[in-house]
Amino acid sequence: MIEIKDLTKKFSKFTALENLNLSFTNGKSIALIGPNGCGKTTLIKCILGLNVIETGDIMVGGRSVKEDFRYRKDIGYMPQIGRYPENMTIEQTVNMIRETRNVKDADLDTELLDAFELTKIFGKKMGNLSGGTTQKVSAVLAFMFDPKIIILDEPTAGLDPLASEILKNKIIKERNRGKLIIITSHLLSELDDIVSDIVFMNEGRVIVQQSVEDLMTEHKSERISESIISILKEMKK
Ligand SMILES: Nc1ncnc2c1ncn2[C@@H]1O[C@H](COP(=O)(O)OP(=O)(O)OP(=O)(O)O)[C@@H](O)[C@H]1O
Repeated sequence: MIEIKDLTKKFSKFTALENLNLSFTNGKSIALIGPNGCGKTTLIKCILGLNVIETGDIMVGGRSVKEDFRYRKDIGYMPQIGRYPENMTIEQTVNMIRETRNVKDADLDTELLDAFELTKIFGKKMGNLSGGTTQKVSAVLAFMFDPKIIILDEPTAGLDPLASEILKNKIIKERNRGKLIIITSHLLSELDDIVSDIVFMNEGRVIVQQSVEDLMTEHKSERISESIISILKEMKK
């Protein structure tokens, strides 16, 4: 579970996040959505401890992220753009990350590694991979340690339709196993099947936090995208 309490994040004088209060529970998959620059990645980085928090707090599993960095082992993170050592092969990269954790082979989740058939191209260097293949490696690493929380920043952006489907099915499966999944995406049509709740942000503030069910009922729509368009129209009035 993640609780965000009165979180404000400034970069010099610019306020990127303003007084955010949010609560994410296990077994949910949350879509973080909103226009470019509204603060989605900034919020994710605060949760991951990659941004320093000066005002407010974030509790992960009841512990403040400011106090104890060990909570990070409970989080799998797939960045928007993964950066890896260019001269290392896929195999060396996967093994290197494996060795940073003391996890038995039997406890590793290699389902995506197999589904993406990455072992067939294990010898390719990271620097020579296509954008989509690099995304696949990032997805494998995010799920590999069977973390309780999985954060995916624009996960399907560079993936082909088959790979997107594989990843979406994996997200649904892990959510059904009780994990907390947080996804940012601009591809709203992709979220319908996988998301249980949405958080809609604008200019560093939360405009809506709602279950998809309530969102649909309130806006008399059948798709997340239609509801978001209604919200945007209401905001302009
Ligand atoms: N390290 C930083 N220093 C200064 N400003 C920053 C920094 N990181 C983010 N910002 C600013 O904070 C705002 C929010 O950025 P953020 O990357 O969180 O947006 P986003 O919602 O993820 O956007 P996108 O949809 O384009 O990925 C932007 O105006 C951005 O320029």
